[in-house]
Amino acid sequence: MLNLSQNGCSVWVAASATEVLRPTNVALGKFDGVHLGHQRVIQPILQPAANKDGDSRICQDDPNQPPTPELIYSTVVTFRPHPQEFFTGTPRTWLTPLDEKVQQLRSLRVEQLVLLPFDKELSALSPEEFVDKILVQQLQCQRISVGQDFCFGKQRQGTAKDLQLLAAQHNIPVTIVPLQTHTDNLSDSGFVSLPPISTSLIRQCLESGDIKNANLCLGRPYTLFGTVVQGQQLGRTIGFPTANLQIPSDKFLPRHGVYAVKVYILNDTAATTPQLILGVMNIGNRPTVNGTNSSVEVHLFDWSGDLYGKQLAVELIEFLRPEQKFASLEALKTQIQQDCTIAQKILSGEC
Ligand SMILES: Cc1cc2nc3c(=O)[nH]c(=O)nc-3n(C[C@H](O)[C@H](O)[C@H](O)COP(=O)(O)O)c2cc1C
Ligand SMILES: Nc1ncnc2c1ncn2[C@@H]1O[C@H](COP(=O)(O)OP(=O)(O)O)[C@@H](O)[C@H]1O
Repeated sequence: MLNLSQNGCSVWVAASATEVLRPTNVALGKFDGVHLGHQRVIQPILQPAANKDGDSRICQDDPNQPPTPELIYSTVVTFRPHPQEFFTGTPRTWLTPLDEKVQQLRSLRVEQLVLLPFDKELSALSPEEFVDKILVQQLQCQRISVGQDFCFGKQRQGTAKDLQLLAAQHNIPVTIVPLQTHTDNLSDSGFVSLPPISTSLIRQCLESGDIKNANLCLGRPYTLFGTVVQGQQLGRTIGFPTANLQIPSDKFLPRHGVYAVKVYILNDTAATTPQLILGVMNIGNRPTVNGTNSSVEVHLFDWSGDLYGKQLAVELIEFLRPEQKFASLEALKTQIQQDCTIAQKILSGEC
C-alpha cells in the first residue's frame, strides 16, 4: 500500500481490496486529469463541509497511520492498469500520473484512492457481479457517484442507469452526473462549439497547442513536474540558460514548440513557499543544434543561480510558436529574445 502524503495530509492509496478503509462513499471512473467534469463527479461523495476543518482523518499528525474510521471514507475507485493498457499491452501516458492524481484528489478532500487491479478476472465480471462483489462486499459502498457516460462490467455492458438499478437492490443511492460543457466562458473562448469536457478533449487541445482551452477544462493550468538535469551547456553561451527537465516517462507531453510559462521551484530550501517565476519553455528536438532526443527546457526571466537537481513545476499558459531549425545560433538567439518579449506581455496580462 502507498500512503502518498504531504504536509501531514494524506490520501490512502489502496492497491487491493483487502487494504481498503471501509465503509466507503465511492466515485467511480478513470479520472485522468481530474478535470472539471471529474470534480463534479467527486463532489457528491465528499464529507459535508462541516467536517472539513476539524476532521482529524483528513489532516492527521502521522501520515503513515490510516485515518480512524469514524465516518464513511470518501473514496475514488479506479483501475490499474488502465483497461486500455490491459487489453493492448501498451503502456500509455497520463495527464495526471499517479502521484499527481493523488495531489489533485487531496486538494479536493478525497480521503482514499483505490486502484482495483484490472486483470482477466475483474474484466470478466458481469455488471451484477461487479456491484455485488466489488462495490457491496469489498468496498461496503454507501453511496456512489459516476459520470453519465460511465460503463462497467464485462465488455462495458453496464451503463450508469444499470448501476443505479443494481445498486438500488442494495439500497445504495447512485448519483449520475451529467457531462459538463464549458458555459461560463462562452463569450470570450468560443467554447460554444466544443464537445463536453473529457480527458481526450484535453489531450487534443494540448496536442494542438490550444493551452487556453485545455486549462479551462482542467480548471487549472496543465503542469509539468520534473527534475533539472544537465544539458549541452550551450544555453549560457547564447545568453539564455535553460533548465533541462527530466519528466516522468508516463506524463503526457503537449505539442512541440515554445510556451509562456509560470514556474515554481519546489524544493528550494531558501524559500518557505514555492516562489512564482515567469519564463519561456521549449519542448522539442532542438534541430538548430542537431539535437537528437526530445527535451523540455525552461528559461526563467530575471533569475540567476543553480537549478541542477531541483524540482520544478511548470504551468503552461500559452503556446507561442512551433519549434524551428535556424541557420545559426545567432538567429536562434534573436528569436528567443522575441519569444521572451511576447511571453512577458502575455504573462503580465498585457495581451
Ligand atoms: C524560448 C526558447 C525557444 C527555443 N526555440 C528553439 C527553436 O525554435 N529551435 C531550436 O532548434 N531550438 C530551440 N530552443 C532550444 C535551444 O536550442 C536550446 O535551449 C539551446 O541549444 C541550449 O541547450 P542546452 O540547455 O542543452 O544547453 C529554444 C529554447 C528556448 C528557451
Ligand atoms: N535564468 C535561468 N533560467 C534557467 N536556468 C538558469 C538560469 N540562470 C541560471 N540557470 C542555471 O543554468 C543551467 C542552464 O544553463 P545551460 O548553459 O543551458 O546548461 P544546460 O545545458 O546544462 O541546461 C540551469 O540548469 C540552471 O542551473
